[in-house]
Amino acid sequence: MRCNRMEMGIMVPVVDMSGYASPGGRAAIARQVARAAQDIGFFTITGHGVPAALIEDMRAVSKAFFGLPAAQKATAHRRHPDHNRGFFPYGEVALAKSTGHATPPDRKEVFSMGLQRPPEDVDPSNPDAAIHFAPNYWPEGFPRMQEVWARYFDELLALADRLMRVFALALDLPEDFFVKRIDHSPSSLAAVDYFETSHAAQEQQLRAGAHTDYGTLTILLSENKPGGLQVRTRAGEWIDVLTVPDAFVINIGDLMQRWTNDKWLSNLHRVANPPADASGNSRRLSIVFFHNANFDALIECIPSCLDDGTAKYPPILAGEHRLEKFRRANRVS
Ligand SMILES: O=C(O)CCC(=O)C(=O)O
Ligand SMILES: [Fe+2]
Repeated sequence: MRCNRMEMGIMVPVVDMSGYASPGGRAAIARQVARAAQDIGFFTITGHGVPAALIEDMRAVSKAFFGLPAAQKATAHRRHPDHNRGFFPYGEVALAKSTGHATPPDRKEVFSMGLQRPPEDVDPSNPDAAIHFAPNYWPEGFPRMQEVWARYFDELLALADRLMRVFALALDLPEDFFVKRIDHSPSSLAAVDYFETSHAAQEQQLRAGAHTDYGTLTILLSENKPGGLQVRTRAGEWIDVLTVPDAFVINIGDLMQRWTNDKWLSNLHRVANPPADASGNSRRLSIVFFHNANFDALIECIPSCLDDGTAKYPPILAGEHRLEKFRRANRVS
């Protein structure tokens, strides 16, 4: 594992997953992940098995989407305020609101998708389930997007399953501990366009306000551009997180922090504004897979994490946590 301080920021620990197929390889990966999850809640993975050509296709088609005329993007606008689906134009997301901080909107546009159809063991007439498994919305006249996104979604869901097995090992649990808690999860995939703008940022306005992610883990594919990802250290300092081409940045989400009674860190992070002199070189595309637990999974302290016998959080349903956070951050104002 490497952890280098570099001029522009830090490399969070880099974990090579290429040994995943063997039990010994998984155990070695788990040891590195356990340390990173406790220290900073972020790490980078290489050797993850997602084909480079698919990553390239995903970047290209997502970039092309954001380049479509506004009226065409609007054909995919979400049709219900609780749906984490479709196009969110500038003005409709302020991630800091999910933590209770009222800020102006994030300086970005977002497109989001979820599972193509509800999982087989979920009754779609159950309203608690239906809200998490709404149909996807796609832009008119741009059919290629759906095909590439569906392939990428499937690959990333499979990668998240592998990571959740590693997480179980890292917590000294049976390797399949999380399997029945994530087998019909409302995970989602988003592309984020941090566009360039001549409008000055308002007070407390960032590309993405400080927040934690709501689910189990997040798999980020991004690029090093001025105005990038920053994470807050345990000492309270904001540091730039650099990405490695074709590697993913993984961060721990709220559910893992609750499951582990704060042993693992769902860390605050944000996306900074680019400096004015970076104009022309600061447009940044992020592709973010938000993995979640089953909407009806009860998240309560894992017994092995109950060090002094006290659980710091009351049990919570994963779906309720997701919906509450989503409603706060994505209110149309
Ligand atoms: O774009 C990034 O680097 C991070 C985005 C993020 O944290 C989020 O959308 O939750
Ligand atoms: Fe995030």
